[in-house]
Amino acid sequence: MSLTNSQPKRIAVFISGFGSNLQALIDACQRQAIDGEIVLVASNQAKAFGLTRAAEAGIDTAVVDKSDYSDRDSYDVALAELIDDYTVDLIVLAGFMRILSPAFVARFSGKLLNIHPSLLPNYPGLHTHQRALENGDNEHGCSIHFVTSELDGGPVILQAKVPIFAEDTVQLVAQRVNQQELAIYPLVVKWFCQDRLLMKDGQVWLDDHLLGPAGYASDNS
Ligand SMILES: Nc1nc2c(c(=O)[nH]1)N[C@@H](CN(C=O)c1ccc(C(=O)N[C@@H](CCC(=O)O)C(=O)O)cc1)CN2
Ligand SMILES: NCC(=O)N[C@@H]1O[C@H](COP(=O)([O-])[O-])[C@@H](O)[C@H]1O
Repeated sequence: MSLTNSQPKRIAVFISGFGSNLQALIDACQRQAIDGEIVLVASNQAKAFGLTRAAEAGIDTAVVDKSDYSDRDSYDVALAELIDDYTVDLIVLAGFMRILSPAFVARFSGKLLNIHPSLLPNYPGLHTHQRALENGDNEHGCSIHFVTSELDGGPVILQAKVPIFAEDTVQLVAQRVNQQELAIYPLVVKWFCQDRLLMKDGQVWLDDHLLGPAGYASDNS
């Protein structure tokens, strides 16, 4: 049911693993906190537990296995055709561990979101918690951004901060960050489904507010 007089936004979620962020989005849609419907969950990993979460929620799933494609571009063409089949309004990357080609990003520009486990622009790429610990950082967090061809370089929408304590391990930091991820991703997806969120000329607008480089920073430390 739509909370507005418009049709709910049709959302595709790309995953590669456990799917805790996916589950938070499924739950938010089911309690109608988001005016959207997850119509497809796609993964590059057949064993991703997130696929089980989607199936249990009655959501269509698909596995796009890189071994079936000769290169990144042909893989992404298959991904795009899948998206087109579902007439998707928003693509949410939630632990999706593949770099998307410039052609794919251009085709879906402005309706591609990603959550990254660091306070961008710090630590783009992989192993962010380990890098923050090794650098002796006393704060860390997660960032939600529009996806561009620059890996984890897209304009930031919202960040959440967490403290790092002296005896922290990677696992403890990952858990602390993940708690914040599960809190903020549904909020950003809700904003998008309300047509309040826009990427224009590489900048992010929320309603008529131009967000700064760190997005709409929220201090959750
Ligand atoms: N064009 C873009 N693609 C993706 C972005 C992006 O900002 N622009 N964000 C990533 C998500 N991500 C971190 O948040 C990320 C995912 C994957 C990798 C990576 O190095 N992947 C390797 C394979 C790694 C593996 O299989 O374990 C690869 O694709 O060659 C880095 C960062 C999603 N895509
Ligand atoms: N570079 C992308 C990346 O590392 N994303 C991270 O993968 C995890 C997925 O967890 P989930 O499968 O439980 O949602 C999340 O912590 C997300 O920030």
